[in-house]
Amino acid sequence: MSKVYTITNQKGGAGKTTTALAVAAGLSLKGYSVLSIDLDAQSNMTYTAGAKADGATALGVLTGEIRAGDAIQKTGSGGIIPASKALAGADAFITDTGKEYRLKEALEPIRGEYDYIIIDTPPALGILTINALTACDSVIIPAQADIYSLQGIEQLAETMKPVKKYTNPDLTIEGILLTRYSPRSVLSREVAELAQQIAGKLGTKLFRATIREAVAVKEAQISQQSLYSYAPKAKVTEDYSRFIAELLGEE
Ligand SMILES: Nc1ncnc2c1ncn2[C@@H]1O[C@H](COP(=O)(O)OP(=O)(O)OP(=O)(O)O)[C@@H](O)[C@H]1O
Repeated sequence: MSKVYTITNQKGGAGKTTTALAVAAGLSLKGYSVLSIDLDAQSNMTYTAGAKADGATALGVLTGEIRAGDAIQKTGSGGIIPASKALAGADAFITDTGKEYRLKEALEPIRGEYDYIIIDTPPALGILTINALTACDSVIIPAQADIYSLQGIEQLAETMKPVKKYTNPDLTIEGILLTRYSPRSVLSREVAELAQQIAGKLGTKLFRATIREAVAVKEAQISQQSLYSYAPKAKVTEDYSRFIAELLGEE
């Protein structure tokens, strides 16, 4: 049975897509079968993975028009169910009873085919994020290493409360991952302390691994490659490898 991770933080630019892409690529390189799901209308994950957004997409899967298995495209890092701009209207399309369970139900027939399913979410707490939180086993919260980004995390925890109560009682938070982190700056260390406190309040942990700021991230995205193929030896890629090892309990 696969493990399903939702990468979320309602704050924009927290590193959700970058983290989702890197985790999918890193796990795939380790030999695991991985499915990525892009629920963000901006479709950055879909674009970087080199997938097409004009055929069967996540919106069709969520409305029940398309089976999840029929929406999967092959990428260098396993499979992806792509996003499309139309996902921006999801809150208006997905309104019927049981709307929170659409993704969970759609994934049931294919879950067994994957070791890991990685869901990238939009920077909002609407029906798409609720579907992701309902369908997953646990949540990874990337947070840009600054004070304002961290403050949003407590709001996310509030959103998770009703999800845990009504649609996914076993939902856990895997941890908070600091992104665009500069280990040498005093400010970053202060941010790490605050992140540690917030993690404690939420009953989760701050990952020991941190992801540094690096131009390779943007370059890889522009060239539609994963960090692992664009810059396999870059320090930021090593950061993600350290994070994945920690996530898998390998260190
Ligand atoms: N470690 C990093 N170093 C440098 N730039 C980064 C890093 N991580 C992310 N970025 C850049 O920051 C921007 C936001 O990152 P990303 O798209 O991963 O965040 P996001 O949380 O998914 O954003 P959104 O909420 O808009 O979907 C992107 O332009 C990305 O290239």
